[in-house]
Parts: sequence; structure tokens; C-alpha cells
Amino acid sequence: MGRQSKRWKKKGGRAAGGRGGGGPGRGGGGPGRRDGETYVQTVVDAGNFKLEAYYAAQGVHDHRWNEQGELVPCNTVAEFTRERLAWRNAIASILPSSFRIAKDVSPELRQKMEADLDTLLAQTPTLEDGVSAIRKLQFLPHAFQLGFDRTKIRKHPELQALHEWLKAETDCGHITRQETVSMIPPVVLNTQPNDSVLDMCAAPGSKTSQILEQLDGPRGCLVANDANPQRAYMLTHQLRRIMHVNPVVMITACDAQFFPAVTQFDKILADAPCSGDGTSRKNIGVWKTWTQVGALGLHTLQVEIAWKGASQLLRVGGDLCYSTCSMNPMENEAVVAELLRRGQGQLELVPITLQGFRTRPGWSAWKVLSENKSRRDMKSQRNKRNAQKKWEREQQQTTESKLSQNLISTPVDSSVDGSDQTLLANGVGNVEKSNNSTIEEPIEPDMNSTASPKRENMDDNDNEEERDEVKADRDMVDQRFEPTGMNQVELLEMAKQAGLEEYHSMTDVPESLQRRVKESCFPPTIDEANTYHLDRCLRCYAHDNDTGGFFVALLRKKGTISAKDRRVQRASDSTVVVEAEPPVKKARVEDDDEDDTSPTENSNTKQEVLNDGNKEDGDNDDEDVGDPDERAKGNKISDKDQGKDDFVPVEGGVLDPIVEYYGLTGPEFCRDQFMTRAGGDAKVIYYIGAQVRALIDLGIQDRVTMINSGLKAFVRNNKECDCKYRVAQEGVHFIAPHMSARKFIASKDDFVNCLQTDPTSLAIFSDEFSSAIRPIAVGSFVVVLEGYDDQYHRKMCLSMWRCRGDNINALVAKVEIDGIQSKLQSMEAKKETECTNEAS
Ligand SMILES: C[S@@+](CC[C@H](N)C(=O)[O-])C[C@H]1O[C@@H](n2cnc3c(N)ncnc32)[C@H](O)[C@@H]1O
Repeated sequence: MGRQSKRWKKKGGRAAGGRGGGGPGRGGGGPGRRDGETYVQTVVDAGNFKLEAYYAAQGVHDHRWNEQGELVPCNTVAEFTRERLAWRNAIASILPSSFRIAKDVSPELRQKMEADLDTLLAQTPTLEDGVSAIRKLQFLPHAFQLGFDRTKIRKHPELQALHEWLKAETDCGHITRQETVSMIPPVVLNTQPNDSVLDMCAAPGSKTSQILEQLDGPRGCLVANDANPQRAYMLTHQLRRIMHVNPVVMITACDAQFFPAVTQFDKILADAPCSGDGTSRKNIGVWKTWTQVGALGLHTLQVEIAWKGASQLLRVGGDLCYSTCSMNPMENEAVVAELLRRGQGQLELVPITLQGFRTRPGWSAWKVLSENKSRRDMKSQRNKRNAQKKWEREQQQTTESKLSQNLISTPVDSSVDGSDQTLLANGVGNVEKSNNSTIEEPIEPDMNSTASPKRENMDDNDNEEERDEVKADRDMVDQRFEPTGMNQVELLEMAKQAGLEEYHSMTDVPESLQRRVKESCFPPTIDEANTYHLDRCLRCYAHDNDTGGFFVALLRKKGTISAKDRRVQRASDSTVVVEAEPPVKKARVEDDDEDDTSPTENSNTKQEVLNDGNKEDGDNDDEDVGDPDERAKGNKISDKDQGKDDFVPVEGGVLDPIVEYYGLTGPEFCRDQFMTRAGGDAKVIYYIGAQVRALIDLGIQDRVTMINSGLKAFVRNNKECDCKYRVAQEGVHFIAPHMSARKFIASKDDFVNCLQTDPTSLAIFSDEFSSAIRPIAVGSFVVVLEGYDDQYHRKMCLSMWRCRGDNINALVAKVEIDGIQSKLQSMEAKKETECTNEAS
């Protein structure tokens, strides 16, 4: 695939995956849009000299791929420079889109989807020279990387059909958009269907959902944890959205380095919090804020998280995958080396390869570089910068408010160009007048800023002076970067110009930096390097596969690491390996689990059901969800709330009538797997995987905040019928196999007729189907597509409601109905093709 040379061209605000402010430029077309593009381009072009000098000095550009596809040293200045520019251009261009087809999509549907995609891409013009429209990722079946980025797909008229297709398939859960490099750790971890897996830093959850697909059955277990309860809660929604609700998942919120060792897992993913400089292609903040301090500051946390995983939470023989989206050896090889050092031979690196994907071997040597500034210096520098920004913002706001009053009350100034007049005509008075243009500075999510966007005057037509300055700045960057030779002295000189110093050991490190620079930051000794095989780690660079930057390593545990071994304390290091787990404060977060408004059941359907198809009463399950303000208090915990979210067994008095009504039986049926929430008054009954239940019995809930687990099996009706609980669509595929009552097999036509959001008269169904349904009492029942009654994983079951009168109603969200319809269509298409083939 030709590498995409496209540069940043997004409008301000949304430009780099950042959060956009309002104001001129939003909505496109106006001067703000043009300026936003210029602004982002300006930031990226101006670069971050420190970042570039740091990585040049580390040796990122020392190797290149030759024509035979081998990684060879750069032997000349020209080779080095070419390599550096290829890297620089790649990290400064926008990340192309990538996605994968979900594993539970049937082979027929997958074939149809891939054919649809081929057709769509055949109609797509080549938008950039040398950019192929799509490539299949060889290291993961049914994963694709497109030649264009998300915004281009959304906005380019000729990509409209592709955009619609991606949107529709994403909505019904058939594809998951995920960065190419983010797909690597689950591939490397190679989870088996019955494994127990811990994802230590899981939010927002792209890798979690991929692992979940690998588990592929009710016997495994996946604990997805994140320190931030809000993010962990988002993870629940994310998994729901892509319909990866599964009884084997438990979502927790806990500092991973203190995760309680109540059990040991087969596989662990430590996708650690990192400085994220590999994300420069979607996060403009990297260019503006990167310093080496971020990585140094995270090194200890990364070691502690991964060490906790490897030493205590991983079973002997199990694998831990450590990954970051950073290229920094402080966050990568230095962390892995420290794990191997502490493991004293009980941990080893496993060689990994990714088919069809260029990766570079991990390093055994690197430099420890830092600015010689104390925390206090850095803080005061930051404060000064923030004060300056605040002042600029205030000036800006004052000017804007004066201008907007002026512009509204006075005729349009003839110097204002046509675009601004359009804005005024549209009633947008909030326009900066000087230089006839405005610009929004994007706010990146990682900046934690809620301040209004700063604007600068950088109109590329009218402000040539400014543009020249930017160009001069860029030229200067390039000049500073053009080494005359390639030796380390020169590279270090560049780093020095950027304010960085090299330290060869802890004794070199000034006292003021000793809290930041740890002994474990330094490269291994020669003896250590010979046994660690750090070259088995993988480095992924943006220009090698047109992706983000990434690092991944796979560690296998060979033997037990005893408490004594774990109590390692490095003599010259202030890092203490924490043995005792401090009590984890449980946090309560907003939770809608008891709220029967999950996306899997549309409000339209619910209304019909509650009105029993006859629209007579307004008995509403939603009323019972508690005071939303109370529930949205964030992660503060009160004594009252303590343990309220915990999962507890369902009382016999509640479960027995359900078991009887739906005839729940069979060798696999296990009452213990039905649980409810302590504070939920049994409004929802969850179906929980056996291994997850075992974790609950081991007391995990006493040590971590439980965000969510299992899936909704039954939901209380508050409606007069023989059973208080109806089957929830979310769990129907897991409940139906155990049902011996109120379950009906439907022919394809009857099944299709069930797929309505409104109550449907039984008169339109076959005699066989309607005569089976008519006699049953008002209440919940389940329909399974003929031929799928022994293939529940194919998800052809519907939760239905027998209404009063002669109606039935599907309790299924519109988006899920669409998904099932598209599955049925592809099955039909496949059948037709087979018939045609047979006939010919
Ligand atoms: C790189 S992101 C993880 C991305 C995620 N694995 C995915 O694929 O979507 C790092 C995550 O670590 C979380 N985090 C930060 N410190 C943590 C800690 N001490 N323990 C657990 N999670 C932590 C952050 O909230 C963040 O969500």
C-alpha cells in the first residue's frame, strides 16, 4: 500500500480528534474552516523540536527497510535523512480509518459484507496519488485499513456510499472501528475460548471487545478494569453499543497496581497509561505539549501495573501482554527490562511476529535524557504559560464581545470579506474582525480544558507575513535537523539544543530529578541484555504501515514468584514494590443498569408493551430508576451507597416463579448464575458466567468497585401478568437454550413478521405459528428462527410480548432489528447464489 502523504486538513476544533469549540467556522464553508485547517497544519508543521531531537538522539532513524524488505542500518547521511523525513511526514499526517468485521458475524454475512465493500471501493476514485483504497490486514482475519481518514470519508461526496455503509454496519454491530495498531495486543495475547482474562487498563475498550470475541462462549471470563470509574462506566456503554454484552464480562474500577489477587488469570493485558506520542496522527496535543517528562513520570506507574499483573495476578504458564502507544524506551523496553529483572528468571519474553506487518525489534540500549529542571521549575513554567493563555483568552473575549455588539448594530464594513458577511447574514455575530478572519484552536481531550477556544489570526490569504513566519519556523526546524554527519555527538548536540541532557547512571542524575528519573529507566547491563532478549518486543512506527506508533511485548510466566521475591526493593531506587494491597476505596458511579432504557430496547417498543398493545395504561418501568441527580453524583461514595452496586444472589422467592414460568431446566442450567444488584430491589436479574460468579464468591466486590457484570436476563414488568419478569433481549440467546416453556420456533416468514417495532396482529402469521401463540397468556415469550434452535450463538432469537387482544410485539431495539434483517438478507442472497451455481 502506498503511504498516505495527506497532511492535516481538518477544520479547527475537530481537527485532530480534538474537541471543537463553537463559533465561526463550525458548520463549514466559512473563513473559520479555512483558518482552522491552517492552524492545525501550522501546529504540526512547526513540530515539536524537543520530540524530534529526543527521538533522533535515541536512534529512531538509525535503521531503514531496504528494497528486499530487510531492516538494515542507515549508512549514509542521505539514508538517515530520508528515514527521518519519512517518519516525520507519517507522524504529521492524519491517521487512516481501519475496522474489523465482528467475529460473530456469520460466514454468509461476512462474505456479503466483503463483496459490498469491494463494490463500494471499486466505485471510489483514487483520492490521493499512490494511496490504495483498502488493504486487508494479514495479521487479523477480516480486518481492514482504508486509504483515507474518517473525516474524508464523512465529508467527501464521492465517499458518501462508503460512509453510509460503514455507519450502518457499525450501528448493527457487524463492524468495529478500531485503530490498526490497537488490534495487535489481543492478537498477540491469543486468548482461547475458555480462558480467564484480565484487562488491567481497559477503557475505552476497543481491545476489550476484541478479546471478548476471542472468548466466544459462556465458559471463559474477562475482567475489564480501569482506574477511572467514569471511564469504566463508559466502557460498559461501549460494549453495549457494539452489542458485545456477554455474561462472562465483569467491569471494575480499581487502580490496577492494587488489583486484588483473589485469583490468577490465564491471560493479562496491561495496555498501560502512557504519554501517547504514537497518537500524534489523531491528537494534535502531542505536537504542542510533548516533553520527555511525561514518559519519565509514567515509568514507575507502568512498572507497578505490569509487575502486579505478572507477579501476582498471572498464573504460571500464563501470558501478559504489555503495550503502549508511545515510542519512548522509558515507557517500553525500560519497563519490560525491569519486569524481567524483578522476575529473576520466572518471566521471559515470548517472540512474536505479525504477518504482513512491518515491525522493528525492541531495543536493549537507549539514552536517559531529561531537561535539568526541577518539578518546581516546570510547574512555574506551566503556570506562566497558563496565565499567558488566560490573559489572551480574556482579551479575546473582550474583543469579541465588543466586535459582536459593533457588528450587529452597524452596517457591514466593506473590508469584511464575503464569507464573514455570510456569517453575519446567518446571524453569527461572534466574529473577530481584525484580518477579516477568525480561527479556533482545537482543544484536545487530554488537555482537560473547558476554557473557550483561543483564536489566532492566521488567514492564509491575507496574512502573508504570518504565513512566512510559520514557513521560516518550519525551515529552521529542518535546518536544525539536518545533521552534517550521523554520529551520536551531533545527535546529542541537537538534543542539547532542545534543553535535554544525557545521564549515564543514577550518579549523574541531579538531586532535583531523582524523584523523576529512576534507576530502572537505565538500560540493562550487557549480561542482563544477553538474557532478556528485548529484541523480542515489537516497535511499530507510523511510516512502516501507515498507522499510529505502538509498542508491544509478550511475557510468559515460567514459575511462581513468591512473596519474598516480590518484596524486592532496589537499593538505589525509591520505588517500593507494594506487597500489601491498600484497601481500595469503592466508588459509586452513575449507573443505569436498573434503568430499563438500555439501547437494546427501543422506547417505542417499550411504550407499546407497557400499553399492552391496546394503549390503555401508562405503567412505566422507567419511573423506577431512582433520582437521576442522586445517581449522577460521580464517583463519590457515601455509606448509604456502599455495596449498593454489588451483585447478590436472587432470592428463591423471586427466582422460583421465573424458573417455573419459562421452564428453565437442562444439565447446563445453573441457578447460581442468576444474580441481582444489592440496591436494585431485583428489578433486573442478570445472567452471570460461571467464572465471574466464582470471582464474586471469592469476594472481589469487597476490594474493587463493581461497575457492571453479566447481562440482563429478566426485567421486572410492573404489569399484571402471570410472571412478574419478562425475558430481556440482551440475554435472550443465553436464556433460550434453557427454556422449555414459552419458546416457539418460527419459520423464516413468521420470524420476519415478528421484526416490527409496533404491535403486530397474529392474523398476518402462518396458522401454525398463530395457533401456537394465541392460547398463551399475556406476557413474555421467545421466538427462535427455525434451524437456529441449536445455534444460539448466531443470535436469531427474539424477546416477544403476547399482548391483550390478538397482537404480539417484539421487545427489540430498532437497531438490532435492522441488524437481524440484514443478516437474513445475506442468508437469502447466499442461498440464491448457491441455487444459481447449482443450476448452471
Ligand atoms: C491507553 S488507555 C487504555 C486503552 C484501552 N486498553 C483500549 O484499548 O481502549 C489507558 C487507560 O488506563 C487508565 N489508567 C490510568 N491509570 C491507571 C491505573 N493506575 N490503573 C488502571 N487503569 C489506569 C486510564 O483511565 C486509561 O483509560
